[in-house]
Amino acid sequence: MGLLVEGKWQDKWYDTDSTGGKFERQASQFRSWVSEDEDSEFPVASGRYHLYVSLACPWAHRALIFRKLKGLEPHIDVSVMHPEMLENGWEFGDYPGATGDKLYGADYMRDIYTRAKPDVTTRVTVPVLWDTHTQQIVNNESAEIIRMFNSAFNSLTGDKQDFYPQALRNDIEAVNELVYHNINNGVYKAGFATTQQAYEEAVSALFHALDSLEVRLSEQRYLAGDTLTEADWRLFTTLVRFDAVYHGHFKCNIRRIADYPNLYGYLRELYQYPGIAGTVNFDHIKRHYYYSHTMINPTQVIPAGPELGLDEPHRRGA
Ligand SMILES: N[C@@H](CCC(=O)N[C@@H](CS)C(=O)NCC(=O)O)C(=O)O
Repeated sequence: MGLLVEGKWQDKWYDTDSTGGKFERQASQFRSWVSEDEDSEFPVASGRYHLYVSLACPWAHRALIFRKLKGLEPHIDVSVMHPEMLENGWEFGDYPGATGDKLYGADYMRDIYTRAKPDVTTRVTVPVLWDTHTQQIVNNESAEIIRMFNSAFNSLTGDKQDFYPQALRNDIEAVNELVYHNINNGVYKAGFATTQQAYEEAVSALFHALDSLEVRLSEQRYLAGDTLTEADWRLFTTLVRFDAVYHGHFKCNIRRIADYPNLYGYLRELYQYPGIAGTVNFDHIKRHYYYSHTMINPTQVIPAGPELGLDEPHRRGA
């Protein structure tokens, strides 16, 4: 794993020395928007935009879920990384479920970033929403890509489902804040911490947040009430990975999701939502985490379990 500095690749792990052992995520830097305005830089069009993802990555998974839910599959094609991410960062390559770079046949994801901006300084992350016309990165921030998918292409797809409805926006933003800092990014803060104290702070905030959501989901069906929203899909991609990788590999092991009756039923309901199970690939998930983070798992041995039971009845209707 590394980063691009003025367009040159440097194989460096996250620097936690300067932050007391804490993992600090950097902000994504490509933040443009696809728009219904025909004169805009990135106007809505079928076949023009391309999504680069890893099936292992919870942030990319959000984008894949919204592409599925919003009927965007015929309009936005996808290239899927090889799950192993080592000294060259994200790579394309032969692996079941990976596709190679469908647009340019590149070897590495960093080649896509430098194609857009030859002297770019950035971490090379997925997801990336790419514009094939201008050969630019439209956006590499999943929180924004899913908002775009939620509404910007509605005229093309005719799909009016809204996972970010006006009336619930304040509630959604509030729960997103809690979930992002303590859970989505919280598992990374625990897993990538390089001091005992940084780890303990992260793991305690994580389970505090999970405990509070367990209570909330005993009173209401979804995070923002009885309507399924983006807040639920943002939590889902972390929950579905939790018992398989975060519990063991990232040492988030105070409890499993399977130990929380409401969170576990909720996870099963979302997993069983039409089209969603097909976006979940546990082989890529386990292989990516256990094989790529050699400072955490130097043997690169991938565990066999756990058995998850995500197809069991969820009974959330009751
Ligand atoms: N804020 C970004 C984060 C994306 C992200 O960190 N993706 C990970 C994969 S799970 C990645 O590509 N990491 C490579 C790196 O940091 O060098 C988003 O939500 O889109």
